Amino acid sequence: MIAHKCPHIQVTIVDVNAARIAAWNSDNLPIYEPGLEEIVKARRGKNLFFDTDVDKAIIEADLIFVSVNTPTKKSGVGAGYAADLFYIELCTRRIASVATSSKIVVEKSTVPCRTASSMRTILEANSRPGLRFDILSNPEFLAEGTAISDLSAPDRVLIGSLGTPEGKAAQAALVEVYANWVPREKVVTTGLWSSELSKLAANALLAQRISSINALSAICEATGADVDEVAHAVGLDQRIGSRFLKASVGFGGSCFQKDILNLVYLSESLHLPEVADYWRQITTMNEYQKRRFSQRVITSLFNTITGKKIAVLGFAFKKDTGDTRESPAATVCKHFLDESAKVSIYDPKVPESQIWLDLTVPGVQDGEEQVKKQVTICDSAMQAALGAEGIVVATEWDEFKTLDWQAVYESMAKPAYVPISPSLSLVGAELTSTENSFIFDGRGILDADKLKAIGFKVFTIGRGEEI
Ligand SMILES: NC(=O)c1ccc[n+]([C@@H]2O[C@H](COP(=O)([O-])OP(=O)(O)OC[C@H]3O[C@@H](n4cnc5c(N)ncnc54)[C@H](O)[C@@H]3O)[C@@H](O)[C@H]2O)c1
Ligand SMILES: O=c1ccn([C@@H]2O[C@H](COP(=O)(O)OP(=O)(O)O[C@H]3O[C@H](CO)[C@@H](O)[C@H](O)[C@H]3O)[C@@H](O)[C@H]2O)c(=O)[nH]1
Repeated sequence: MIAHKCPHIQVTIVDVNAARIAAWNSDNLPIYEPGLEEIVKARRGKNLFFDTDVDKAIIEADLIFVSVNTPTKKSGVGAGYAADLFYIELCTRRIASVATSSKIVVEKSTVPCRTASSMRTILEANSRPGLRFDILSNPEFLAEGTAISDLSAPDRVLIGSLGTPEGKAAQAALVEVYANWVPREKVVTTGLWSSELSKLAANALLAQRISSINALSAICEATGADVDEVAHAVGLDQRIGSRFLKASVGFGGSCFQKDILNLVYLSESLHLPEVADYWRQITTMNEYQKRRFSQRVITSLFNTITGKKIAVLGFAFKKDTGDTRESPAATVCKHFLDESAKVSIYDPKVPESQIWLDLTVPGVQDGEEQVKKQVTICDSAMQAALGAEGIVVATEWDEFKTLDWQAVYESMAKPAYVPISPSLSLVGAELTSTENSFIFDGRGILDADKLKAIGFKVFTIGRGEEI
């Protein structure tokens, strides 16, 4: 976006992953994001460059955005919760050892509160004498799928700095960059620690809304209320607002879970166990929602899905992205595989190789073979649905709304079931069989009445109708 909006600024993106840089320099960009390709193609080779020469880029830059990954730690102190700052530290040490002139170093990655302080210590202790490093915190608030519009017209840009004259001067320099396209009143300046914490806070509050509406969706299903009606009614209160209240099969994405767990760890480190428990509950509810949804599919299909074919529409964690990190679709597929179902998967943007990666455990050969026996990856929703007994909508891709559902219905299996109740004595009982194709709408995007008119049995997340 800087390259797009500021032709006078040269932007060089460097990464240690050579394959990714090669992809950025090719016709097949490594990520799908609406509107991104046009911008990259327009600026590449002019004021936008992709390179693996990290040192050269450090030496030449006046301002460096550190935007590396900060995943949840897998081992050691804080494993499962704390952010792994290994890549941040590696980058910072590289800047310190290579830089030959003073720099503004901008923390763009999402990091725990006070990370800037560690970065400053590393830079000051390891760099050439006489160089200055001013650290700024400039968290990123874009959401995937809408990244270009979020970056073009952000709700706000947040820039934190130390309160020293040098810190303020560095902050002003970055404000100038954003001022090329963002109205000044939307560029918010704060202290460093407030800026770092605001990023974790924003994600925790957003995810909290989803877990809240998902908790309500369970009550709706049990009572006959409709979660969309509830969300609409409460969202009209301006203090609550209508956005981010869409009940779903659970939230996914690389950020929410990681950043909430990071906040939980921070709270625990600060000896605030009640605060930690409060935030942890958001992810607990999210796990519950995914499990609850899968369980609903199983109970509706007469308590067993062994050997049954289930079509899963959508594998990305949300529409308009090919990203599958923490995708609820993947979790739900794994639940079905554990129950020995056959699963056919279709997603318009997720590469087939990524789906295999997400469903198999690296190094477990038997597991991989078993998954390949149970899973088919399809080129269309229609193909996935062929012969399936149930369809699960796991991602809210627009194309699912306009499928030819009549044709889908006709292509599905309709085995005659005899519902079995454990308490029912079968001797002499009058047995009724049903012939059904099921749809489980985990995103609440389909017109349930139309589908029912075709003949489907429909379950929509957060709607308490019997199916
Ligand atoms: N993805 C998002 O939508 C989003 C939004 C807001 C904030 N963030 C934050 O931005 C950060 C990056 O997220 P991401 O999704 O882009 O992660 P990512 O894993 O997709 O990309 C990080 C890149 O950094 C590279 N890298 C790692 N160490 C390096 C080093 N020492 N030198 C050069 N390159 C190095 C990796 O090779 C990788 O390509 C995280 O802190 C994340 O929380 C992400
Ligand atoms: O009402 C809603 C809104 C979202 N979701 C789900 O929540 C997840 C996250 O969606 P979203 O927040 O739109 O995408 P992300 O790319 O994960 O963006 C979040 O995480 C980024 C990384 O930190 C932040 O920059 C963004 O501000 C923040 O929205 C997805 O699975 C969505 O399907 C719902 O279930 N219901």
